[in-house]
Amino acid sequence: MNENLDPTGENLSPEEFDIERALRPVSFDDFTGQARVLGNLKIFVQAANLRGEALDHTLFHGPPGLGKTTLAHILANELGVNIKVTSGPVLDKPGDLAGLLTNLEERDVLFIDEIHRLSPIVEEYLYSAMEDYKIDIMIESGPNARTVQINLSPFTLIGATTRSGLLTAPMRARFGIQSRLEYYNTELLSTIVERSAEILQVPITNDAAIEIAGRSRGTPRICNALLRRVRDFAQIKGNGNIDLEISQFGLKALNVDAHGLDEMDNKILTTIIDKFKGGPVGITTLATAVSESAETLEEVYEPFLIQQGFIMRTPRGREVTELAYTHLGKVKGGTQGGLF
Ligand SMILES: Nc1ncnc2c1ncn2[C@@H]1O[C@H](COP(=O)(O)OP(=O)(O)OP(=O)(O)O)[C@@H](O)[C@H]1O
Ligand SMILES: [Mg+2]
Repeated sequence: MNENLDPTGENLSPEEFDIERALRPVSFDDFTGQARVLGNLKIFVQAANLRGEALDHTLFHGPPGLGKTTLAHILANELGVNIKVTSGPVLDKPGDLAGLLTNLEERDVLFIDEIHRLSPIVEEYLYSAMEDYKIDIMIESGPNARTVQINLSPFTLIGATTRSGLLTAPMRARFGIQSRLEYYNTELLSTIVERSAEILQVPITNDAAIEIAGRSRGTPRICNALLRRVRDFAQIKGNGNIDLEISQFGLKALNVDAHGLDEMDNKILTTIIDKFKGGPVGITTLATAVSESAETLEEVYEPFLIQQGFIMRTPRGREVTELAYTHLGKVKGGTQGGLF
C-alpha cells in the first residue's frame, strides 16, 4: 500500500509526527468542518463553563483521521482544563486506571483512545467512576486486605473509537454526548490544505489545494500527508511553490487514485466485481475474500465507498454501482461472459 495514504497515520516517522502535531487545530475556531457536531459541542462547553461543572462524558466515533483525537484536545482546551491521555489496550489493570483517575483535578479530561479495546474488567471498573465519580480500591494485602471507596473529582471521560459497533451497550449508555464524525467534502478539505500550507509556509494556489483535497479520501490526515509529499516535489522539481501542475505531477508520481481511493478500497471493488459478479455479496464472505475483518470493512472502508457512491448496501449484501465499473474501467457482466 502507498504509505502516504495510510488513513491510520500509524506509519509516520518521528519528523512527520512533529509536523502533524503542528498542523493539529487547537481551538474550535481552528477546526474546519463537522459543523453540526461542532455547533453542539460549543453549546455544551459554554454551558459547562458557565455552571463550573465538568462536561458530560463524550464519545467520538467514526473512521480514522477525521479528527477524534484533535477534538478531544480542543475540548480540554476550550474547557480550560488538563487532559490525560491513554488508550484501551494500554489500560490492562484496574490499578492503572485508578492511578489515572485519582490524579484528575476537578473538570479535567481523561481521554481514552480505542475505547472499544478496554478489557471487560477495566471497563466495569470505569462504570462507577463515570456514573458516581467513585471507585473502590484495594488497600493492604493478606488478611488485612480490604476495599475502600474513594471519591473522585468530577471529570469528563472522552472516548474515541473507529469501531463503535464493538462498544458494549452499558459503556455506550454512559456517554451523555455522542458524536459521529463524517467524511469531509473537497471544499472543506481544500480549506484545511490551505491552512496547513500556511503553517508549513509553502505558497499554494487555490486550484492546487482543491486538487489535493479531491484525492484525500475525505480525510484531513490524508490531505495533510499528500500536501507534505507534494511540497517535496515542489521544492525539488519545481520552484518551491505549489501550483496545479506540480501537484498533479506529484500526485501522479505518488500513484494516488483520482478519487483518493486506496489499495484496499480498490481491492474491495475489484473483488465484488470479479469474484461476485458485482454483488450482492454478504459482508463476511467479502471480508474473507479480501483478507480483512468484517468489522474493519464495515467501519473503516465501506462508509467512504458508500458515501462516494461506489457501493450500495442492500438487504442481500453489498453491491457495486455503475460508478465502480467506470472507475475501474470494467464492463458490467464482463466476467460472467468469460465464465460461461
Ligand atoms: N477538522 C480539521 N481541521 C483541520 N485539521 C484536521 C481536522 N481534523 C483532523 N485534522 C488533522 O488530521 C490529523 C488527524 O486527526 P486525528 O488524529 O484527530 O484523527 P482521529 O480521528 O483521532 O484518527 P484515528 O482514528 O486514527 O485516531 C490531525 O493531526 C489534524 O492535523
Ligand atoms: Mg485518534
